[in-house]
Amino acid sequence: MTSLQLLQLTERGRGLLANRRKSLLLAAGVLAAGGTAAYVQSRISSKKSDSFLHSNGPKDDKKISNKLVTNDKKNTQKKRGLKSLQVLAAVLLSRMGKMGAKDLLAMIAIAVLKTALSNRLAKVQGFLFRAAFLRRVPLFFRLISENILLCLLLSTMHSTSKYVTGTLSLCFRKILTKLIHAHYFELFIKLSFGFQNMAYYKISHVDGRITNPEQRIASDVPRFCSELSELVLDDLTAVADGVLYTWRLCSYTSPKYLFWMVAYILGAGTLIKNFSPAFGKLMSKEQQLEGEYRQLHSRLRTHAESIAFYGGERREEFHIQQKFKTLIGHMSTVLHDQWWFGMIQDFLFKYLGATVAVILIIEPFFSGQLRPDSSTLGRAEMLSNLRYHTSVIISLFQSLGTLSTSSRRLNRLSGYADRIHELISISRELSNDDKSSLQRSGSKNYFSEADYVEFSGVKVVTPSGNVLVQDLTLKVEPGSNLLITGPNGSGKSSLFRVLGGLWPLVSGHIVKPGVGSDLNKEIFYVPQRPYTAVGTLRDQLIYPLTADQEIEPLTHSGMVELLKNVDLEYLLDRYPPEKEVNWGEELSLGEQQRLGMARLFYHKPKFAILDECTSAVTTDMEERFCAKVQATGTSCITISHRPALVAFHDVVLSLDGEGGWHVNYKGKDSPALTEARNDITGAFETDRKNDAMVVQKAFSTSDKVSHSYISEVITASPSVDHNLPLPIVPPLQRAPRVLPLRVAAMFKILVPSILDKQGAHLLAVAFLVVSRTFVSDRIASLNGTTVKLVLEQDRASFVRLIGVSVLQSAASSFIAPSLRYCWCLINMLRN
Ligand SMILES: Nc1ncnc2c1ncn2[C@@H]1O[C@H](COP(=O)(O)OP(=O)(O)OP(=O)(O)O)[C@@H](O)[C@H]1O
Repeated sequence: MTSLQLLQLTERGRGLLANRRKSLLLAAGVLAAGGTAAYVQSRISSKKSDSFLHSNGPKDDKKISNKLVTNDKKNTQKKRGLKSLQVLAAVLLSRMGKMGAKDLLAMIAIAVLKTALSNRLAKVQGFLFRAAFLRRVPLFFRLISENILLCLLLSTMHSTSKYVTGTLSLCFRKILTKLIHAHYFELFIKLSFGFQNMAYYKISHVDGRITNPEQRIASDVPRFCSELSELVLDDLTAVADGVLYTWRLCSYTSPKYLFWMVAYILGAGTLIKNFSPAFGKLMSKEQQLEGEYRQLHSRLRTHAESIAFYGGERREEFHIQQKFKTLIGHMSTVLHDQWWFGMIQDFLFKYLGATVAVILIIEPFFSGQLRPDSSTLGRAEMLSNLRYHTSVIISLFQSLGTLSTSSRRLNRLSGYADRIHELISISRELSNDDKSSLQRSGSKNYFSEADYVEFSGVKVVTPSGNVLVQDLTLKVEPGSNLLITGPNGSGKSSLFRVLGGLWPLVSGHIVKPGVGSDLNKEIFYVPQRPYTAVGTLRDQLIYPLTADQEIEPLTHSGMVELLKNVDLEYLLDRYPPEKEVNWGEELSLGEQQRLGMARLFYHKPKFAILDECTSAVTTDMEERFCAKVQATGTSCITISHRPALVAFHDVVLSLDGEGGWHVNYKGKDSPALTEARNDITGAFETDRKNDAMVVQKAFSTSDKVSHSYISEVITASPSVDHNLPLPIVPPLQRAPRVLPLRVAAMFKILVPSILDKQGAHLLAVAFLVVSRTFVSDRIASLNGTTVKLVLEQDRASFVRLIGVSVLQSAASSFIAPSLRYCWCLINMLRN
C-alpha cells in the first residue's frame, strides 16, 4: 500500500481497532433496525390483506375486491412486462449472430478500456497536483501531455461507444422487425401447401385486441432497441468501474468504506424503489396514445378529398385536437413524474452520494486515523492521493448508483417489451388458427380442394358475433356464373371473406380450387374499392406478382391488349413505361376500377370474384367486361345490384340479410333469367350504346333550358365600355420609423409572448441555467477549501462545509431535472 506509506497513524489513530469494533457494532445495529422495520411493515401489510379477506358487509367486500383486483392487475401487468422482457432478451441473444456478438464484445472492451483510461486520468490529475506543489515543471508538462492524450482517447472511446450502441440497437431492431414481419405477412408451409396467414388483416379487422399495430412496429421496436442497448453499455461500464474502483479503494484503506457505501446505496435504492412511479405502464400508455393520434392524421390524409368536399376540416381538427390534448396531458404527467423522481434520484445517488464520498475520504484525517506528513513531499503526496481517491470513490458511487437505477430502467423497458411481445404472440396465435383450420379436415368445419367452389352448411358470422348467413349450401361448377344479390349489409362480401380465409369458418365445409396455393392463381378477387400498388403501369397489371415471379413476362403488346379491353390504352401515352406514379391519386375512381379489371385479364384465373367492381364504370363497359371475362373461360361470382348483369349468370343467390338465402338456377326454376339474358345480350350486340352518348343525346333535346339560363345571365350583366380609363391605385407607402419606435414595437410583441406559458418556461430555463453555473462554481470552490481545511486540520469548518455541500447538492439535484422538464414542456408546446 504505497499510498499509505506517507500517511502515518497518530496517537488517536492507534485506537483504530477499537473504532472498527464500534463501527461494526453500529453497522450491525443499523442492519438489525432495518430488518425489524421491514418485518413490522410486512406484518402490517399482511394484516391489512387479512382484514381485506375477513371483512364484514357487502360494501366492504366490493371495495376490498376492487382493491385486490387493482393490486392483482398491477402485479400481473408488472410481472407480464418483466416476463416479456426476458423472452425478448432471450430471442435477441439467440438470434443476434456474429455481428451482434461482435458489437457486444466491442461494448465489453470499450467499458473496460474506458474504466482503465478514467482511472489513469484520475491518477495523472493527482500527480499533477503533486508536481505543481513540488514545482517540478518538466514533470508537470509531461503529465499535462499525458492528460491531453488520455482526454483524447476517452473522447474517442465515448463516441465509439455511441456508435457501437447504435449498431447493436440496429441489429436488435432488425431481429425484432424480422420476427414480427414473419408472423405478420409470411406464408407458412404445411406439407406441400403454402397458406397465407394474413395476420396483418386479422389483427386490424377481425381480432380487435391490438389497435395500431403499426405504432408497435415502427415506434415501440426502435425505442425498445435503443434503450436496451444503452442500458447494456451503461451497466457494463458500471460493472467494470465497480470492480476496479472497489479493488483500488480496498487497497487504499479499510473495507469499512466499501461497507458504508454499499449500505448507503442499498438504503437509497430501497427508498427510491418505494417512491418510483410505474414507468413501464406510463410508457405503454404513451405509445398507445401516440399511435391513436398518428392514426387520426393518416386517416385525414387518406380521406382528404372527401373531407375537403364536405368541408369537414373543423370537425376533423376537433377530433385530432382532442386526441392531441389527451396525449399532451399524459406526456405532461410522465414528464412531471420523471422530474420529481429524477430530483430524488439525482440527489441521493449523484450529489449527496458525492458528498458522502468526500466525507468518507476526508474523515479519517480528522478522526486521526490518517495524518499528512509534515514534510513538503508528504503534503504533496497527500494532495495527490486525496485527488485520486476522491475521484475513485465518486466514480464507485456513480457506478453503484447506475446499477441500482437499472431496475427502474428495466421497468420502463418492460412497458415497450410487453407491447412488442403481445403483437408477436397474437400474430402467431392468428396464424396458428389458420393452420388448425387446414388440419381439421376430420372435423366438421374445414377447407378442401377441388376444381369447383362449394359451400356446405356454411355459416357466416361477423367478428362481433352477428350471424349473416345460416347453413349455406351451394355449388358453382367451372364454366357456370353466380350472381349474388341482397340488401346492403346482408353479408355478400362477408361470404368471400370466409371463402378467402380472412374470416374464420365457424361451421360447415368449403371446397375450392387452390387451397394452400396462392389464392389469386385460382380465385381472383376484384374489389369495389380498387387498390393500386406502388410502381409502374406494368406493376399494376401484374400485381400481386413481381417482375421476377412472372411465368409469362408481360410484353408491351400484351400490355396494350390488356388495356384495350378496358379502354385504357391512352395511359401508355400519358405515362412513360418506367415511371412510378401514385395511381391512387392520379386516376379517377372509374379508371382505377378498369385497371383492376385489366389485372384480371392478365391473371386468367379459374374463378373471378367481382365484388361490385364495376360500380363506377359505364354500363356498356360493365357488360363488355362480363362478356369478355366469360369468353376467357373464367367463371364469374359477381356481387352486383344492377339487373342488367342477371343476363350473364346462370345462378342467382339472394341473401335476405337475416340469415336466410335463396338460389335460382337459370332455365330450371326461373326462366326469367334466360329471357333476360337473351333480351340484354341482343340489345348489347345490336344496339350497344355508350352511356355518355345517351346522356349527350338526352341533353341535346333539352338545350332550351340551359341556353335560356345562360342568355338570361348575359343580358342581366352590365356592358363594358373599353374606352373608359382605369382608375390609378397609388402604391402603398410607409414612412421609415425611428429606432425607439421600432424597439417599442418589438417589445409590444415580445412582452405578451414572454408572459404567456412558453415565455414563462423560457424565462425559467434562463434562470435555471444561470443558477446551475453559480452552483457549479460554488462546488468547485468548496473542493478547493476542503483540501485547505485538511491541511489546516480545521474540523469545525469542515463540518460546516459539509452542511453547505448538502444544501448545494439539493440545489443541483433540483436544477438538472427541472431544466429537462422545462425544455420538454417548451418542445411539447411548440409542437
Ligand atoms: N370487421 C367487421 N366487424 C364486425 N362487423 C362487420 C365487419 N365487417 C363487416 N361487418 C358487418 O357485416 C355486415 C355485412 O357486411 P358486408 O360487407 O358483407 O355487406 P354487403 O352485403 O357486402 O353490403 P353492401 O351491399 O353494402 O356492400 C354489415 O352489417 C357489416 O357492418
